[in-house]
Amino acid sequence: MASNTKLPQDNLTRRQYKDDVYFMSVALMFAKKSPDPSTQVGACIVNEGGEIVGVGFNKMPDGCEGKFPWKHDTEDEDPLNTKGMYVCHAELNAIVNKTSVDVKGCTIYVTLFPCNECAKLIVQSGIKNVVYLSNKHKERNGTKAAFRILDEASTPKNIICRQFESKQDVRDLLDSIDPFAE
Ligand SMILES: Nc1nc(=O)n([C@H]2C[C@H](O)[C@@H](COP(=O)(O)O)O2)cc1CO
Repeated sequence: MASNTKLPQDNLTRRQYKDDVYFMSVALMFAKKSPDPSTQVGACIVNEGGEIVGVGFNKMPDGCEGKFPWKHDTEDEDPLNTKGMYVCHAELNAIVNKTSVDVKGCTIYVTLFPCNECAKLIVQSGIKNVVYLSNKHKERNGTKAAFRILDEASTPKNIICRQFESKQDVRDLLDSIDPFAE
């Protein structure tokens, strides 16, 4: 991105904006590892020094791969036959996979807005910034509750939650990668 290009989000510094593009690209790449046939989600946690300290994608619990259904709750009236009961969300996996002692003060980049369970986990783990890409489930109660949790938690603890608005820059970054360049 040229240095005189207007930032899509005016309140971000150029450095923050470039970091957003890089780390959301990492989250998107990890989303590609998800075995969920309908929705692949990726998350990338970055510490205050700009280092990646955790990545994750949505998957069944370790050892349970292939043992639980990927069916959506609209496909079976028994919730025990649907993925929602079993799947570990990308944010949970990124937090439990952390390579640092804790994730206090970190930023989580996630390709889909967190659910209420992950919002609780994010708040309790001390993560300070949430940057999300899609909000395709905004009508769900879990998403609405997550908004409330992150909003209320922002007052005493200063959690900042914002949507990533630079999709074309991610495409440009990924397209520019030539693994065989000399
Ligand atoms: N923030 C999130 N992180 C996630 O990892 N997930 C996972 C749970 C499911 O595997 C999938 C959502 O499936 P669907 O309802 O769009 O078919 O994404 C879902 C959300 C949003 O609730």
